[in-house]
Amino acid sequence: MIVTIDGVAASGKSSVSGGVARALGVPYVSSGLLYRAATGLGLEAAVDLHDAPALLSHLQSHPLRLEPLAAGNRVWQGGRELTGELHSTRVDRGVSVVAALPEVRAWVDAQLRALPSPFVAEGRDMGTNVFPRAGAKFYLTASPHIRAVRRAQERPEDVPAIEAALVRRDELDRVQSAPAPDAVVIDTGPLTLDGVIQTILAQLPAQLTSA
Ligand SMILES: Nc1ncnc2c1ncn2[C@@H]1O[C@H](COP(=O)(O)OP(=O)(O)O)[C@@H](O)[C@H]1O
Ligand SMILES: Nc1ccn([C@@H]2O[C@H](COP(=O)(O)OP(=O)(O)O)[C@@H](O)[C@H]2O)c(=O)n1
Repeated sequence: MIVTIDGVAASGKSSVSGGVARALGVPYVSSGLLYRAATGLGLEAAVDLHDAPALLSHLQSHPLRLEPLAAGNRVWQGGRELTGELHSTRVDRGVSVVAALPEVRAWVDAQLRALPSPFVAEGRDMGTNVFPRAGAKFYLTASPHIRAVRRAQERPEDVPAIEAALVRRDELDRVQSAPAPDAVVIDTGPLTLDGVIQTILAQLPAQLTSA
């Protein structure tokens, strides 16, 4: 059983996926964390983030491992945990360039498809490209301002700067961010985090919640 939760930046995907996954007793899988880890490694090694062959060769010689826990995803490069450094403004700025490289997308997709189900998968193209046959699909939205106010609790910049960066990243991510035609779209703006989680749980087919 796979449930996909896609959506724009800071729409609530990780927090909601964690809540839904915990309620179902399964892990959730953060695809964005793999794109962030690829970006973090590239920045650390001073690889040109537009240079797909150089980045891919660096990723192949420094393999990453995603640990998809319900309590929060972690990512490792060998015995070194990278998770804590990846939700920075620096990685936010570079990640959409890396995510636009078809070679990197194929590298991420292969890792995700190799994970044992059941799980909740969150990102941009989980319901369209990576798991088109998922048992249930959701797509989260909220206005840029609401998302910026939420993200301001997690970044040092002020709300207008965060909002501008989110709008820019939405635009750079637009190609891979179209909702699946069969996804339920949820505007999380007027809802609490728990409200979004309950809305999703209420719409899951019975065979998924009892699986
Ligand atoms: N419905 C909601 N109401 C209020 N705050 C929320 C809601 N959903 C998420 N948040 C908060 O917004 C921030 C961004 O959520 P996050 O799950 O990281 O989004 P994403 O994974 O889409 O980037 C977090 O601080 C989270 O706690
Ligand atoms: N399935 C996915 C997930 C993330 N991404 C890329 O990875 C970046 C970081 O994703 P994320 O989900 O960690 O970011 P937030 O939405 O949490 O800010 C996005 O801005 C996209 O560029 C993607 O292209 N496809």
